[in-house]
Amino acid sequence: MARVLDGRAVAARIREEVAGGVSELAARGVPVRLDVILAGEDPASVTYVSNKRRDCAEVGIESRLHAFPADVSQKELLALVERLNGDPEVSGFFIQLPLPGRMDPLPLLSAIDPSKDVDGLSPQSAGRLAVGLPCLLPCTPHGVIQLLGRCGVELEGREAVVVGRSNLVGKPLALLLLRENATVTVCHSRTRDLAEVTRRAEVLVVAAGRRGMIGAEHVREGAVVVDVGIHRTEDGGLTGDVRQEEVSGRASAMTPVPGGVGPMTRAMLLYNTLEAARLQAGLS
Ligand SMILES: NC(=O)C1=CN([C@@H]2O[C@H](COP(=O)(O)OP(=O)(O)OC[C@H]3O[C@@H](n4cnc5c(N)ncnc54)[C@H](OP(=O)(O)O)[C@@H]3O)[C@@H](O)[C@H]2O)C=CC1
Ligand SMILES: Nc1nc(=O)c2c([nH]1)NC[C@@H]1CN(c3ccc(C(=O)N[C@@H](CCC(=O)O)C(=O)O)cc3)C=[N+]21
Repeated sequence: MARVLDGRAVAARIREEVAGGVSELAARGVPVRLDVILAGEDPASVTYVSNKRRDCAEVGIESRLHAFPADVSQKELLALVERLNGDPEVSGFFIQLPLPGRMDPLPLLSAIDPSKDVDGLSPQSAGRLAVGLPCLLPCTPHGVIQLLGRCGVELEGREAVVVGRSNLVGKPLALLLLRENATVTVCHSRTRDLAEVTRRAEVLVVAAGRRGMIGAEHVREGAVVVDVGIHRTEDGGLTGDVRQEEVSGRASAMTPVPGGVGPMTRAMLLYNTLEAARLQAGLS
């Protein structure tokens, strides 16, 4: 049976560390504040936002919500982004995605000051990551790297395969694995023989958004398997992209859903907000 990589426990430790950093800054008179932009009332987004704000409260980060109706104009959101960029009391902020309707997030993401970009999703942050400049890292990929590192999973020199190439997860994750000196392969929907490629992986990270798509036939004996996928089941539970029961017989370690990458994503948002506050204060 594969060892369980407990994201909930590691995330709790990171929240404690962040809480310590927040009180250090507070003692120097630097308050830490996260602003959240939410457009529309998509139930999943509303839940994510309220969870993130609860996390903030737990570690002593003040949070402010800027909620808009679904028909808000891009112009209005852009004006808010610019105001938050210039507001010295705001350590960092993010725009909850997806935006309602068919609104393109790119012009808004492009306007975010990279030193306040706690989601790490602006083209500037992505470009800085790609060329190896310091930047705030996207929360989910960074959470995966932190979870592996803190569970003692070696990456240097190892064969890593990522399934998925989104700007939110797969692409930045591939860059972070490279930075850890893994040998990285990225698969996507046009990959010809997925199982043939994923079976090479010593570390397999799955972020395809396809419920239960990865089974024992995709996994090398002894591999570490990270499941980023999240799907709501008929009975209201959560499940991932990996068929856990099946894969746990072949993998040496794996992340559960829930309790794996999801809590790490939220912890890294807090970490980034503290980091942004240090940057604003000239301490980082
Ligand atoms: N735990 C967490 O904190 C988070 C979880 N998620 C979850 O992770 C999953 C992925 O999210 P996200 O990256 O935003 O999703 P996207 O839909 O943006 O990207 C999915 C990627 O997977 C690839 N893909 C789809 N089907 C296959 C297939 N059959 N074989 C190989 N590759 C495939 C796509 O390829 P192509 O590019 O060719 O279309 C694409 O690159 C979702 O379930 C999402 O809910 C997301 C963010 C955070
Ligand atoms: N700009 C942007 N940034 C994101 O970070 C982002 C996004 N857009 N779009 C949607 C995805 C999804 N996502 C999750 C975060 C936490 C959990 C999480 O906490 N999951 C818990 C369970 C929570 C529950 O019970 O509902 C767990 O897996 O244990 C899940 C999913 C962030 N996303």
